[in-house]
Amino acid sequence: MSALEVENLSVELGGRLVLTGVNLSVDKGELVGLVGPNGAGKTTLLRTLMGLLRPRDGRVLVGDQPVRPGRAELGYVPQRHEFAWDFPISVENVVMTGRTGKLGLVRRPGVADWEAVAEALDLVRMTDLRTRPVGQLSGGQRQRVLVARALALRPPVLLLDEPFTGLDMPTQELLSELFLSLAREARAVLMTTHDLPGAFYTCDRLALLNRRVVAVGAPDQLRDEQIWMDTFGIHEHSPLLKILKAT
Ligand SMILES: Nc1ncnc2c1ncn2[C@@H]1O[C@H](COP(=O)(O)OP(=O)(O)OP(=O)(O)O)[C@@H](O)[C@H]1O
Repeated sequence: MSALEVENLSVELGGRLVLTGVNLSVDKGELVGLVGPNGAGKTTLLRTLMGLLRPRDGRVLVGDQPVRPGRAELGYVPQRHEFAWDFPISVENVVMTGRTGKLGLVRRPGVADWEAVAEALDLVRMTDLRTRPVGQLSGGQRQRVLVARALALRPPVLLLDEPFTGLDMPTQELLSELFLSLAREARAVLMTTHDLPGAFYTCDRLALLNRRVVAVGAPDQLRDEQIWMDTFGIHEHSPLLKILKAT
């Protein structure tokens, strides 16, 4: 049994079929990269996995159970621009919403909650900035807050939407090493990214999406240039193909 199982999923948005017949599984222990051109349906897939969108057909199983919105087993890191950064709230209180919000409880956080928040902040190296209002953070620091928020409930499945966009190299490295080590601690991690060389280098498997799953496999099994040319609409002399070959 996979930690996350997507079966024959189709999703319609605004009367258009955005995803069709998507099958994908992510096992405990692996980091899977979801790649594809703009508009391929990557974010739509993650939002459907979270139970935020209702599929037209097919189903999503998390640990053998159908997905429901707000399931504690799923940690979600949305794209940075989707979060209301102007809200006057500190770093540690945003991370705490990853616990209290998910549990749907109106209650004062307890010792175990603060311990989990401290652990999550430590994992993303944000302990020193824990009392800082989130509106005062840089893009890379904001990204780390969103990751910590998703980790606060220690979910077995982690979904990440373009976590590397706009990050400098050290922050990218910090996060990609963190995602890999979280996967190795028996979590299932699915991450969308436009950093194809990075995905080739870091991910255990890649799923190439373009409304449907075009190809899926270990990076070494996806060296067929034609797949990339067809899916991204690039030509045979594209620098991207050279980079992928060299990775
Ligand atoms: N609310 C919506 N109503 C109608 N169509 C939508 C809606 N949201 C997204 N779409 C369409 O669904 C398709 C998939 O969008 P999605 O954001 O999932 O793609 P993506 O692969 O994440 O793209 P990108 O790499 O640009 O972030 C696009 O054609 C988009 O225009």
